Amino acid sequence: MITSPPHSANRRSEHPSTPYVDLSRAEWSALRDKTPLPLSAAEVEQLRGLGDVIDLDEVRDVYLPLSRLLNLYVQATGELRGALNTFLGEAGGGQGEQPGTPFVIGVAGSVAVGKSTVARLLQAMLARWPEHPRVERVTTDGFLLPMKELQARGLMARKGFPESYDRRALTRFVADIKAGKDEVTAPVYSHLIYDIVPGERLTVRRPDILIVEGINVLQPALPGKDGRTRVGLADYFDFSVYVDARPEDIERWYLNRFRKLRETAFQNPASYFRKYTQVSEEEALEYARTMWRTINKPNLLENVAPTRGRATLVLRKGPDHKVQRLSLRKL
Ligand SMILES: Nc1ncnc2c1ncn2[C@@H]1O[C@H](COP(=O)(O)OP(=O)(O)O)[C@@H](O)[C@H]1O
Ligand SMILES: CC(C)(COP(=O)(O)O)[C@@H](O)C(=O)NCCC(=O)O
Repeated sequence: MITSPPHSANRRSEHPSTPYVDLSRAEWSALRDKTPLPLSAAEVEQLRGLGDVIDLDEVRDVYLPLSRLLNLYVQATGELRGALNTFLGEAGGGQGEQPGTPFVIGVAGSVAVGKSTVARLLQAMLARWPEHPRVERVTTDGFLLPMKELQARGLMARKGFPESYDRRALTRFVADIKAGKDEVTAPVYSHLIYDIVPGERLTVRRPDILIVEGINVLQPALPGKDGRTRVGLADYFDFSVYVDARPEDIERWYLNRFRKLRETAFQNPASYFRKYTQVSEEEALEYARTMWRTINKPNLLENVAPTRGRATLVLRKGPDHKVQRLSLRKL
């Protein structure tokens, strides 16, 4: 966990030994009163329509102030861009005015910690701000190696580990977005077939904000074959969020999600996991437990959790998914 001084549960602490400002939920949620764009009843209804199980107090207390914080960062980046253009103009180097590039937000954390839910909510809430109505979201699973390739490399039990992705293509994707390209495409992963969808691409067309969500987004690049250090995708982030919780809680959420999927999406005859609808719930859950203990938990401990200290903001959830503490990078 991010180091915090003792007895700081209800008091904002700016401890010199950590680069974070630590805030309790109560301190953070008080900021919602200073948010100039409160949620109307109709918008609350619309957010409910996202199909997430999220508690609406959580939306108001945690995600509304967070959307304001991000709105401030986006605006400040625009001001910095203006200063940079003045500088480049004065330098007279022929570079001319640099048009804006999308503001890129990374959302990291374990499998089943709630990244997609956070990212979907942020997408909907950030789009309400007049300064940045076009918000798009991509997940890094599109950059997993196709199943055939994972099988050939003996990586089927390492899905989600850094070596199971085409990290170069992923980094190139984010680099192209930050280069300001008009159109950038990404492959698409399907949880239904448990594989990359052949021939399908997702297109991103210069949104105001792009949210990039995935377990490994804060990981430094793997060294190349020549052993040299490379640029990683997080080098292109303007802001990043790490969603944190106790592994025991995440395991429970993972199993609950598996149980729900078994009753819904797995029933589809095309589902890779259909076989788990044909056995008893206990047998199916035993399989999910094995997946957690042998793949997702080791990946969390070895590769995901160590990247927490790279995030701009850490959201620490309690056993009920509610955010209990927040740590925000000092500037
Ligand atoms: N704020 C929340 N409140 C209640 N349940 C949640 C919340 N966030 C996520 N969940 C549930 O936890 C599980 C994992 O969340 P999900 O967003 O799918 O995780 P991830 O994208 O990190 O794998 C899902 O079953 C989801 O419905
Ligand atoms: C697809 C994932 C690797 C996560 O992808 P992400 O979008 O975070 O890059 C993960 O959800 C997954 O399927 N893991 C394999 C083990 C399992 O099925 O739980």
